Amino acid sequence: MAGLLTPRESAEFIAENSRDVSIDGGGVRRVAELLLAKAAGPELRLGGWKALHELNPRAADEAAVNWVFVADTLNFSFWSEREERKCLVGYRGRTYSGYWSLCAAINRALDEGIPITSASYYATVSLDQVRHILRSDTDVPMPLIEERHRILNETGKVLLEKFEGSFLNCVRKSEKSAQKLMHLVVENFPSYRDVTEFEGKRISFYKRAQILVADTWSVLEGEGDGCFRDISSITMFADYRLPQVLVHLGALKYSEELLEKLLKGEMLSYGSRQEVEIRGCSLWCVELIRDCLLELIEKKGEKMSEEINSILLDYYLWDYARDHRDDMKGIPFHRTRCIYY
Ligand SMILES: Nc1nc2c(c(CN[C@H]3C=C[C@H](O)[C@@H]3O)cn2[C@@H]2O[C@H](COP(=O)(O)O)[C@@H](O)[C@H]2O)c(=O)[nH]1
Repeated sequence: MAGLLTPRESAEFIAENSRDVSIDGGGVRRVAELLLAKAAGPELRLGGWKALHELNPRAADEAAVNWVFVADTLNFSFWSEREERKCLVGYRGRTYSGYWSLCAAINRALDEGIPITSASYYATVSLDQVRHILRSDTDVPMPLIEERHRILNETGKVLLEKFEGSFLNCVRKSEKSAQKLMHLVVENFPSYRDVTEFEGKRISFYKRAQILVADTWSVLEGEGDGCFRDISSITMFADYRLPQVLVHLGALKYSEELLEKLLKGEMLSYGSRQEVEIRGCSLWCVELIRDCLLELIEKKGEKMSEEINSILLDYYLWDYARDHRDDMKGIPFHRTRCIYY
């Protein structure tokens, strides 16, 4: 698209022109130091995607790739109006919320013999069937069920028409380029077009397209079709959890006015100035943390078994946010209801 900045270019431009969100250099360094202590551990490694998350596929086959595709096609907007009333899904003895409630619902459907990861099924699945598949154990349904139904039909039809019904064919068309795969996804699947404007420029975050590439790399264990030579060009994924954890860790700061607004639970619309500043500064903040961490590793002379990139930092920080929910109670996440993150 003419004049469209890449996510990384967008983030740098936003950070340079942001009014209500700023990056704290000292906080960036402190987070890099926190991550340095983990650099050699299991969390900051590609294998963590399977080892740390029981709902993710164990396999690295075509079915697993198609599982990732349907999960990331629906990977958006799980936050509930009130923390104590939210969608929950029980699966194999455990109860899941947020993003994990989606994964649990997908696996529950597969166990029930519903082929939810097959394009030939979800291209024509009905709204009632989607309501059943994504049903909550509480009286609070998963948000945006109608949009999820529409997106499943739209995405399934495109996958059947252009990629013989399997996302692995789309991956193979990328010829092991993460950037090419990301662009194939946003060109062919409209619900992934996470683009907007800021200060007169056309900017992109491509949050779900980037996490789809990352999760494809992870499920294929960075091998074979998933051995992307430019995987480190993928940035963090601008969702609503990473900003919250970056503020909690002191790497990101909100203006008094914005903080007050978020504490009141006011919604920010998709593409509004403050929402774009939160997403863009978060993305740029993780890029700076990565640069600082790589410098610290260099200084320490530590040999890394695999390259640390923004994907692994993002996964770590997202898991950290999950594990420190209570510590982060005082820090609001921003409330935008949309299909992009
Ligand atoms: N930045 C970033 N955002 C991520 C993810 C994930 C899960 N992905 C990987 C992580 C572990 C698995 O291995 C998955 O591969 C979900 N989200 C976003 O968070 C929000 C849901 O949050 P909560 O309401 O708390 O469940 C929603 O916008 C969702 O889109 C990630 O990793 N990074």
